[in-house]
Amino acid sequence: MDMLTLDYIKTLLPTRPDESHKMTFGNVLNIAGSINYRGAAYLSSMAALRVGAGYVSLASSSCVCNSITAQTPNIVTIPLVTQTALMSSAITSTAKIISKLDQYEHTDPEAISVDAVKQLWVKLQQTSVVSVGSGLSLMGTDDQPRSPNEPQNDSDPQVQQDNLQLKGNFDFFCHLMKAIETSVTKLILDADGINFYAKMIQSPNDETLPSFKLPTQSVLTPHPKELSRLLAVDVTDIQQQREHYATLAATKFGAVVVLKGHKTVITDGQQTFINSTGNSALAKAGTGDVLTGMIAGFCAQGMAPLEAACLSVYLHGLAGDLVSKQQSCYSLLASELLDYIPKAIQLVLQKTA
Ligand SMILES: NC(=O)C1=CN([C@@H]2O[C@H](COP(=O)(O)OP(=O)(O)OC[C@H]3O[C@@H](n4cnc5c(N)ncnc54)[C@H](O)[C@@H]3O)[C@@H](O)[C@H]2O)[C@@H](O)CC1
Ligand SMILES: Nc1ncnc2c1ncn2[C@@H]1O[C@H](COP(=O)(O)OP(=O)(O)O)[C@@H](O)[C@H]1O
Repeated sequence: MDMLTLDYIKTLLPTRPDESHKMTFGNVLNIAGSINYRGAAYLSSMAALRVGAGYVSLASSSCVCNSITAQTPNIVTIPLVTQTALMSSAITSTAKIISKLDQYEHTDPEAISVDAVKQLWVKLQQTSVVSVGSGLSLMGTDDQPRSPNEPQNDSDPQVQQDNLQLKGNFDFFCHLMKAIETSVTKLILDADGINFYAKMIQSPNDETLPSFKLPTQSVLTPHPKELSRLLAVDVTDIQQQREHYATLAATKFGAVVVLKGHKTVITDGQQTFINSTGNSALAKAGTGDVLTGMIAGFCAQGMAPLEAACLSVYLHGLAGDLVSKQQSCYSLLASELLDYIPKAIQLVLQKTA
């Protein structure tokens, strides 16, 4: 186990040759966001650009893409066909309306259609790095209010698995992951992408859950609760033995695991690093989406997943430390963290000189 040091981080920053163009610095395809989580799509895409990726495309529903384009001209968007759009083009009679509404009764009207995978097919062949999951709604979590009579057995990880309901973009995600399995080498899987993977791993005999393999160079970015789902281990146990469980997961899933939180653990199962930057300012909604985008952005610049994850986690924490120095650890917004990434990079570069 090694603490991440500035000296080591200095050696990781990718070089920027003068003889270059945008594609020299990589191409990220970010599949993120949904009707309630448009911000996650913005934060993850912008973070990939902020760490130096040359080209970032966001693939999401039209409502998400339109919101992002209204906020920034920097992200190329790929609006994906939704179930609602397909429904309206398919409906020609009242009888059809009733049968279609019945079919889609339990789905999110803005959910992306499985047909969208065809839209992405060529792009998947051309892209070196794909990030999936930030704000992409696939599951209902187990945090629904319960009646006072219901047993409060949160400590049983099996119950946590059972309470995760598939919803929203689940069908699209399953087809997407099958396509990614055959065409993508570097994948960063976040948020509900991890929750779905956990459900798949924990229910190997469930035929309603299509299975997929992670690409050879994958990064999983769980927070402790997501790791507790992946391993079916209580979240308290995870927090007591963070390195142990992160390493176990990395070995079991053949991926780099970034176990987020105070002193984030980064491991590929053989080498393990502990982060030395960051503070409670980062405990704010959306900062994890920023981290996912950073890892994707560095992977796109040719970095190996373990090094890209170490560099991203360190700089993300350093950006949080710079914010804290300037405005205390109370007020950070995830969107402001994006503006501190350049300052964190500059600090590392200055130390190099
Ligand atoms: N502006 C936006 O659009 C944002 C979108 N986000 C997206 O929203 C989706 C769901 O995020 P949520 O924040 O609802 O769900 P989370 O999975 O982050 O949190 C669900 C529950 O997990 C537990 N948990 C979370 N972090 C933990 C930790 N470090 N230790 C122990 N338990 C922990 C808590 O009980 C929490 O209520 C994700 O796809 C995410 O990417 C969020 O990142 C917030 C901002
Ligand atoms: N107290 C803390 N100290 C250091 N880093 C923290 C702290 N709290 C949260 N973080 C960092 O902030 C990010 C939060 O990510 P996550 O839990 O996925 O939130 P969200 O889903 O809202 O983006 C992670 O990178 C985590 O390591």
